Amino acid sequence: MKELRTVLALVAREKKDIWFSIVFGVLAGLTTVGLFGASGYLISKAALAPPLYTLIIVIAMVKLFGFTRALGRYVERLFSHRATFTILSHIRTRFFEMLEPEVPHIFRKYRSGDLLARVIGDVESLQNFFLRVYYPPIVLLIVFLSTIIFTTFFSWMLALLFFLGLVIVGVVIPFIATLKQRKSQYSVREGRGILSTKLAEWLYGFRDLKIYQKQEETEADLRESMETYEAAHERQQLQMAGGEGWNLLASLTATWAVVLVSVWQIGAGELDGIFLAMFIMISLMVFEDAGPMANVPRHLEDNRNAAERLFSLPGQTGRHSGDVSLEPSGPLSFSMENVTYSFPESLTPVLQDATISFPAGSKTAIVGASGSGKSTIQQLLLSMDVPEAGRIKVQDKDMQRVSQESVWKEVNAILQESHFFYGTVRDNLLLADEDADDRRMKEVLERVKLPHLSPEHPVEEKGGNLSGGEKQRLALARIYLKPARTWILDEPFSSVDVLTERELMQDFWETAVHDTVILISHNLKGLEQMDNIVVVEQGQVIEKGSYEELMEWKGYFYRMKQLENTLIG
Ligand SMILES: Nc1ncnc2c1ncn2[C@@H]1O[C@H](COP(=O)(O)OP(=O)(O)OP(=O)(O)O)[C@@H](O)[C@H]1O
Repeated sequence: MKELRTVLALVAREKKDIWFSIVFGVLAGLTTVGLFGASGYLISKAALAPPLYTLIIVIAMVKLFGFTRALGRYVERLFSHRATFTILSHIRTRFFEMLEPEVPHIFRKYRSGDLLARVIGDVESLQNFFLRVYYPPIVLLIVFLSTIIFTTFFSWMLALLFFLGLVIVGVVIPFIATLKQRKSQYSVREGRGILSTKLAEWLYGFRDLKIYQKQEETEADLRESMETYEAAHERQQLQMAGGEGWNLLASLTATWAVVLVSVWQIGAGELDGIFLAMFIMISLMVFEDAGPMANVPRHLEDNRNAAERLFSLPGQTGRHSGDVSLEPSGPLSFSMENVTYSFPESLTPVLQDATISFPAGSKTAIVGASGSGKSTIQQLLLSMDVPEAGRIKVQDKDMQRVSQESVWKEVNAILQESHFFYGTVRDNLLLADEDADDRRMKEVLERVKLPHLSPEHPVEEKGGNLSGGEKQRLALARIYLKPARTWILDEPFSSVDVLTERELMQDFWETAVHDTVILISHNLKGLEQMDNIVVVEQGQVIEKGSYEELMEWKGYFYRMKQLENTLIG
C-alpha cells in the first residue's frame, strides 16, 4: 500500500467532499432499501384491503424515499465527481513537480512515449481510486449493516443470510477475481507503455524510416505491439465480465435463498407472510448495490500499479532549485571554479577542472571541436545541472543556492536546438513575452531577416515547416522580445548563410554592447572583438585569453585559425 501513500495524502486534502460523498451515499443507499422495502410491503398490504390511512402513510413513505433517494444520489455524484477531478489535478501537479527537476535527465532512463503513457493513462486510471475504491465500500458497509440490523427485528435467519451474502459478494468473489486478473492487468499496463513508446518513435522518425526503407518493418513491429496490447486488453475485459457475472449469480442465488428461507419461516409461523415481498425487494436492491464491489480489489491493484509507475518514476538525480533570488541588476556575471562534470553513464568526465570567469558586461567566446563540452558549459551556466566537483557562481552567489527561475529570467539563451510548438509564429513568440503585440512581433521578425513570416504564419510540430536557418532566426526573434541583458548563445547561426549571419551578428553586437555575452561557436571568424576566448578540448580548457593573446601564443587556437584560413583560402 505504500505506493498509494502519495495518492492517499492528495485525496485527504478533499475532506469536505469526502464527507459529503459518504453521507449522501449512505442516505441514497438507505432510502433505496427503504423505497423497495416499503414498495414490497405496500403491494402485500394493499392485497389485504387495509384502512385507507394505512395505504396513504405507506404511499407517502414510498414517495418520500423515492425523492430522497434521487436527491441523495445526485448530491453524492456531485461531490464524489468534484473530489475526483480535483484529486486528479493534484496528482498531475504533483507528478509534474517531481518530474520537472529531473528533466532532461529523465530521458536517459525513460522514453517520451512511456512518460506520456504514464501521465495520461496512469493518471486517468487513478480516477477510479476515489470513485470506486475509497468511499463506496464504506457506504456499502454502512447500508448493509443497517439492513442486517433492521432484518434482525423480523428474522435472525434472514439477517444471517444477508450477512453471508455480503461476505460472498463483497469479499470472496472479488478476491478470487483479483487473483485471476492480476497478470492480465500487468500485461495491459506494460503493453500500453511499449505501444505508446514505439508509436512516438515511429512518429518522430518517420522521415528517416522512409529514407532507409525501414517503414514497413517498423510498422509491422508496431502492429505486433498493438495486437499484443489489444489481446491483453480483451483478456482483461473478459475476466472482468466473468467476475461481474459470478457476482450477479451469487447475488441472485442469495435472493433465492432469502425467498426460500422466508417461505419456510412463514410456513413455520416464524415470519408474517406480509413481509415476504418486502424482503425479496430489499434483497434484490441490497445485492444489486453490492455488485460493483466485485471490481474494487481489481481497481485497487490497478491504482497501486499506476501510483507506483507515477511516483517512483524520477531518479532523484536532477537539479533542484535553490531559493535565493537574484536582484535584477543588469548583465550577470558568472564564474566556474575547477568544475568537473560527468553524465551518469559516461566513463570519463565531459568537463574537467574547468575554471572560467565571465564578468558582467564581458564578451566571451567558447570554441572547440565538436563534442569537446561547449554545450555542457551552457547547461551548467543555465543552472540545468550541478557539477560533480568545483563551484559555479552567478553574481558571486553559489549557483546551487540560487533559484533557477531567477537565473532564467535574467538570461536570454539560445540552445543548440530550439523547440517550436505547434501553432503560429505568434504563439511561439509569446513564449518570450506574453504582452508582445503584433507590431512588436513584426519588428523583430524584420530585424532577424524573416520579413516573410507574419505572426499568424502556421508552425508545425517542432517547427517542421521551417528551414534550419529560419528556425535559428525565429529563436533569435524570440529572445529579442525578452528584455534580459545576459546572452548565452549556442551556435545561433550555424545554419544561416554567411551574408545573413554577418548582418545578424552586427545587429546583435549593437544590441548587446553593454551586456554579458557568452557565445558558443565552431566558427572562429569575427572573434577579434571578444574580451575572452576560451578553447575547450576533450572537456578541458586548454587556452583562454583575448584574440591577440591567443594568436601571439601560437597554440591550438592559432593552429585552428591557420587551418581555417587555408581551407577557406
Ligand atoms: N545527455 C548526455 N548523456 C551522455 N553524454 C552526453 C550527453 N550529452 C552530451 N554528451 C556527451 O558529452 C560530450 C560533450 O557534449 P557537448 O554537447 O557539450 O559538446 P559540444 O562541444 O557542444 O559539441 P558540438 O559542438 O558538437 O555541439 C560529448 O562527448 C557528448 O557525447
